Amino acid sequence: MKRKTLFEKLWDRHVVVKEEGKPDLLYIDLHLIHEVTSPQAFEGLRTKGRKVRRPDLTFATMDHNIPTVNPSVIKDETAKNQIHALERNCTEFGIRLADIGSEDQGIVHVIGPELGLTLPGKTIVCGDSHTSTHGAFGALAFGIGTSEVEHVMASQTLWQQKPKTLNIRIDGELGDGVTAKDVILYIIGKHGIRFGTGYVIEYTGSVIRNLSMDERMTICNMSIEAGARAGLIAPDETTFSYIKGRKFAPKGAEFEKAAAEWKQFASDEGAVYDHTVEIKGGEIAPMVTWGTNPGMTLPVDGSIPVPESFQTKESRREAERAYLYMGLEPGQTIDSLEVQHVFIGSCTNSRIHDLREAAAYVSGKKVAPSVRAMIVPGSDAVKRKAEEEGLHDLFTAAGFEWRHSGCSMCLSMNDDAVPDGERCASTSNRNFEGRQGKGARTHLVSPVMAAAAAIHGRFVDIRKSPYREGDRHAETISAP
Ligand SMILES: CC(C)[C@H](C(=O)O)[C@@H](O)C(=O)O
Ligand code: SF4
Repeated sequence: MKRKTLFEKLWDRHVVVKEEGKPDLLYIDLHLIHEVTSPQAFEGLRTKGRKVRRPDLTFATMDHNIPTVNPSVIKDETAKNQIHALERNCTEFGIRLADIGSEDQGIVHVIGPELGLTLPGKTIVCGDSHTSTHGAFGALAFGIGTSEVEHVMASQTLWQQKPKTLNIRIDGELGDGVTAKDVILYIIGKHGIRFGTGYVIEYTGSVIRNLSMDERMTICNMSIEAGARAGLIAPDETTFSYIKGRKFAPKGAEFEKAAAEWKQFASDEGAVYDHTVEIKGGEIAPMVTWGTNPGMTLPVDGSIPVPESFQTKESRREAERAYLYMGLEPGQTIDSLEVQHVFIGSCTNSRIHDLREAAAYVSGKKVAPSVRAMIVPGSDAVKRKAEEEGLHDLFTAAGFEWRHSGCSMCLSMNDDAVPDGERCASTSNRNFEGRQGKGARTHLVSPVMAAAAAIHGRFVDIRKSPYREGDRHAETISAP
């Protein structure tokens, strides 16, 4: 029998129609919805007199627009319209909604896994590019456009061109202070933002196997920033113990049966990928992006590249534009850069593991007076858990703002933005021009690097600034 990769197994299980020279029609097991990309799709159904075919396989939340100081006071008109439209649409079409104030509310890519909706072996789509996050569970998960959202609502299927497979194997061990975020920034920095185009990436190797689910999600989340269609990690015991007991996950004997099946999804020994790259964990340092795409990345002890170091005319032009936008001089060291804002949040890094990592550094310290720093938990459940552990007290005592969950400053579609020309250390996934506000200068980092920037008012090499008390790290690895 042909040896198959994880991707091939998932794909083959979901093909409904296959015709030579055409995309395949895939069955979709879970459709996640948020307020920004769903209104037109619902409108389309309404005008054609159609229903949502499987409301039971559809789940909605509010995240992009919601204010994080007081979620029920929405000032912006567009935000208000989108939020109210989602409420009306979910009622009309019979879809479950984690509304403002609901204990299940949060960023769509944080709540799916947390509620046990995201499970190994599923096909998962959402009108959102960071749907790749869910691939950390061994689910085939990718973002779709608004017209595709309507297609999935109406038919529970989707036409898809079959992507190629890319294996990124990360062996060895990560150094102290190096996190999952640094791994993915390093990959994109080394191979570029178009590297994954046309591929689904499977992350393998000992580094990946040793990561918690929260960390694996950080890596799969940013697969799209490497240009890939999706990211995948084979499900294992770490995956199963994360899922066990979650709200919508199978229970009791059903769970055991499901887990036995999930185990079979791992790539077969000797299965062939279209392309493979190998990375050693030990090469990776804490990373900081310096430019205006996630590939413009440096180790924290690096300095802004000089124009002559770029190989092509185009990359040199891009760099020159980035120096201007980011207010940087070639040769300047990363640790000389002062930040005015620190944002710890987004679907990349707003889960409990991330907050614990940041808290371990912040404990007993104070945010620099020149910095405005905020923590935005990825979901109401993460917020409750952090409060139960006293992390909010620790953060607020240090001078951080403690917010309600939402996308927040990741994309400034709400009240949270970085002012023109100011610099922000951000744990999010995109550093494009204007992403965090008009003229805002974003540097992508890990939660602990962001925490250190908040305390020092500039980027510091956390390897030289020890932060972990006792076995705190060990404890974070095992908890859900
Ligand atoms: C608003 C939404 C369509 C968008 C996406 O698709 O990713 C957003 O979540 C983002 O991160 O830019
Ligand atoms: S947190 Fe940021 S990246 Fe994630 S879904 Fe929201 S806006 Fe998109």
